[in-house]
Amino acid sequence: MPSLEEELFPSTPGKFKIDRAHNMNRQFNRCFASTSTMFLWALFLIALTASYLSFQSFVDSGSRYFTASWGGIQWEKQIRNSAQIHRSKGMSVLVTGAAGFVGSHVSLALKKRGDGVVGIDNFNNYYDPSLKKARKSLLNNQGIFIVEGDINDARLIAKLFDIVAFTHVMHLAAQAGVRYAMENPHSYVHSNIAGLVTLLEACKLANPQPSVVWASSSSVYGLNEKVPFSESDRTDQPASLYAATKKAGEEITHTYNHIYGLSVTGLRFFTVYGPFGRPDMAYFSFTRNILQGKPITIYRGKNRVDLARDFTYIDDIVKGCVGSLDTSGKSTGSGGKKRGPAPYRIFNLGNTSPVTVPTLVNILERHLKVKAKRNIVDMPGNGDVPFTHANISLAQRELGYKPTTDLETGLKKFVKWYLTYYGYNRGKAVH
Ligand SMILES: O=C(O)[C@H]1O[C@H](OP(=O)(O)OP(=O)(O)OC[C@H]2O[C@@H](n3ccc(=O)[nH]c3=O)[C@H](O)[C@@H]2O)[C@H](O)[C@@H](O)[C@H]1O
Repeated sequence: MPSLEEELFPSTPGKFKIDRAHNMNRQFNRCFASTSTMFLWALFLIALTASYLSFQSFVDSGSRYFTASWGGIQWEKQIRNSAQIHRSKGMSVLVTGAAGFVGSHVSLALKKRGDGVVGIDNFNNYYDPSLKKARKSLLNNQGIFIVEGDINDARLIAKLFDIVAFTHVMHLAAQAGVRYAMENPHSYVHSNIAGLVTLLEACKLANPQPSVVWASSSSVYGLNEKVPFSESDRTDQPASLYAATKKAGEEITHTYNHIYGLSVTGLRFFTVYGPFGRPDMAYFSFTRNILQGKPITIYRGKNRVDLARDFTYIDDIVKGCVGSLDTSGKSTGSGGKKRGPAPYRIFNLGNTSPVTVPTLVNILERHLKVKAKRNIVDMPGNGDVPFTHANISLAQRELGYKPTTDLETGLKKFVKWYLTYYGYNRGKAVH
């Protein structure tokens, strides 16, 4: 006589189905032949129902977790609190990339003066996410809530605009890095183009429409040789996919300004550096390697000419961002319809005094009190440009932008932060 298990789970596939009617009949006669068998059957059915119910609740909680990691009354309350304005004529700003380098600094500056700030960040692992989490804690301590989500999530962005009538969007979420674009080109399209369009679609439909200030890049000047770089110079010769996506962003935002009346300000940042900076950037990775006694690779341009950058300190960039928000002017559209012309602006935010990469290393050596092991190589064809140099007269005139921190002073502050953050001051480095 076959066991119960054998009857329920026949070893030959298909057999169970074919013999079903016959088996059921046999089972019925056999199983209900005695009360003890009936009792066993009842027990078995109760156990089966109980395990089915608990499995269902497991599946339910799982799907809630995977399909909606945002939402709920408490979540909405945190967003409303974070967006509260605490000064007269203040603004409520949605900051994308709020756990990023520039995003975290700008968020803190806005909150400090009484503006409402809600952040959004996808906490991706392009670089150490623990640094992003540390920035998030800093912001949380100041009452800024960061939504964990992607700007490509149209439902999420629409929901945020449902909850808060943002007056401004400070769009800083992006796939950054010039050379990484050769390794992972699609991440640039995903964040800098698709993500930008998703965000602009939400802005266009919002009522009232917010004013948008966003991060373009000095890299859009590409192979431009006219110095210093002015906003009116040509930007149609990008040297990297990163630059091309930022240039595309300038064109895309222009169409949203033109068709839907969105107020748009694009900021061309020039190699921003400072505390809580990006570990993928040269000044940061050089510092790490110098302290660990590892060699650093310094690229050199054509004819042995040193590469140079208009390195710009984070506090100066923050002033430029806040100045842009303050002067942005209103969007004119509503419900996706343009009601009149709106401002469309582009500004360079640089330092106006380029410094060569070997000089940057000299300054780091001095502040770190450690000699670098320099490995000088010819610049590979990886998207780099030989130099950058900003003409900032437009930003000076329109935003009151005036950088005040030179590279020497800025790197001193960076090194101080770095040694503290990574535990060198406690005699124990943590990375
Ligand atoms: O203003 C911008 O639009 C961009 O600025 C920044 O790009 P870059 O100016 O290229 O900064 P960064 O990588 O720090 O390299 C600095 C210098 O060190 C040289 N460099 C770099 C690495 C290395 O190993 N060796 C080296 O010599 C390198 O050749 C270069 O000359 C942002 O990363 C970018 O996201 C974007 O915002």
